[in-house]
Amino acid sequence: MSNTRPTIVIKVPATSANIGPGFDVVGLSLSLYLTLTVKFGVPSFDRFDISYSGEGAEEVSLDPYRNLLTRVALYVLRCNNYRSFPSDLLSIHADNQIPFGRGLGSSGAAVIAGVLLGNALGKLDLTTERMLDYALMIERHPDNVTAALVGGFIGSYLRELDPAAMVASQVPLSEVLPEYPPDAGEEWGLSPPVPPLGIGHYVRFNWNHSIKAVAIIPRFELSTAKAREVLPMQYSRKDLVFNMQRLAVLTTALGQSSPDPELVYEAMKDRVHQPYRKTLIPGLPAVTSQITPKSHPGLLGICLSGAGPTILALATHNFEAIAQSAREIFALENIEVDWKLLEVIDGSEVQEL
Ligand SMILES: Nc1ncnc2c1ncn2[C@@H]1O[C@H](COP(=O)(O)OP(=O)(O)OP(=O)(O)O)[C@@H](O)[C@H]1O
Ligand SMILES: N[C@@H](CCO)C(=O)O
Repeated sequence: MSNTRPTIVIKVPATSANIGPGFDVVGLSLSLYLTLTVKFGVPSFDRFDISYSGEGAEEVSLDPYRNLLTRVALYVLRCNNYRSFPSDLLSIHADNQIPFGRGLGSSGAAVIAGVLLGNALGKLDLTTERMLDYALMIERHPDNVTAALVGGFIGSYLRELDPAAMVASQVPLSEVLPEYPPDAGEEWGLSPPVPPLGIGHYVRFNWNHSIKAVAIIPRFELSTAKAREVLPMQYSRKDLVFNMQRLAVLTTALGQSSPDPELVYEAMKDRVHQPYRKTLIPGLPAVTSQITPKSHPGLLGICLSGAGPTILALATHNFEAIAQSAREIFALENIEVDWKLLEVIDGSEVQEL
């Protein structure tokens, strides 16, 4: 009989953040997955293998000290008194359906997969809340990571921390996730900053499962960092009230038994991020204003997914016609798109085989 640990499978969904007015606040988990298969063997000091299939397989680093997934897992392990990865770790295979840099939460999924991996490798038994603290030390807005971890239609906020905890939660990312291990024979430097307790808090809203998500995915990447750089530091009271009014309505409207297209369409409008991001996503204003419940019965609302460039249309039917019209509008800007019909699904799963 072998003493090898059982294989672990970690499955984390894609997410769409903001849903119009809920910038950095709301997220939806969607039926595309990042799946890790983690195998163990006889302990050795050789490096374990990392392999990828699917989205991003050609561009991602397979060095455990550069790859986002394994750097996050190592951060969690090091905060919990492990020096490095366990010596019986043989291989990690990542099969990824979530396109990079398109507004479907690829980095949030990678961060959550890394936290779940660190938790499993170290047999740490972290609670969901504590895992969220670790994720929020890395991805510092809660919308994608919370929805990816717990699943569904989620609203979240970051607690106001006391001054000491605030300092700990704001250390530069390079200190949380250093890229290189120390040279052979040297000790690791300072211990990594352990997350303060209870950074993120969330609630799950009702979701009417007759509503599906049409993701219209332009064939170009836009990094979240770049899409955040174009946002202003300050907003007018008028624009904030515009968004808060809509968000308050939207969080209930999408859970009603017969969602009202007129109500939802208006409630998915935004003045905090989309107007500024249109410079990076030609076609965005035309898609969100020309595809309406009147022109496309079945449509409820339409917005930018996360930081873009993907467009998220929520609808109960007529999915293909909605996607086709968006494709034609983007074609006028010489942008090609793919589209997928997605469901709102449960959060992350960890299984031992
Ligand atoms: N499975 C993964 N493994 C390793 N690195 C990943 C993985 N998924 C994403 N990344 C890293 O995250 C980057 C994309 O992150 P970014 O925040 O810019 O976009 P996004 O998360 O796809 O979009 P959004 O946050 O708007 O939903 C990739 O270029 C890659 O460096
Ligand atoms: N709320 C974030 C989501 C992207 O990760 C943004 O719009 O920048």
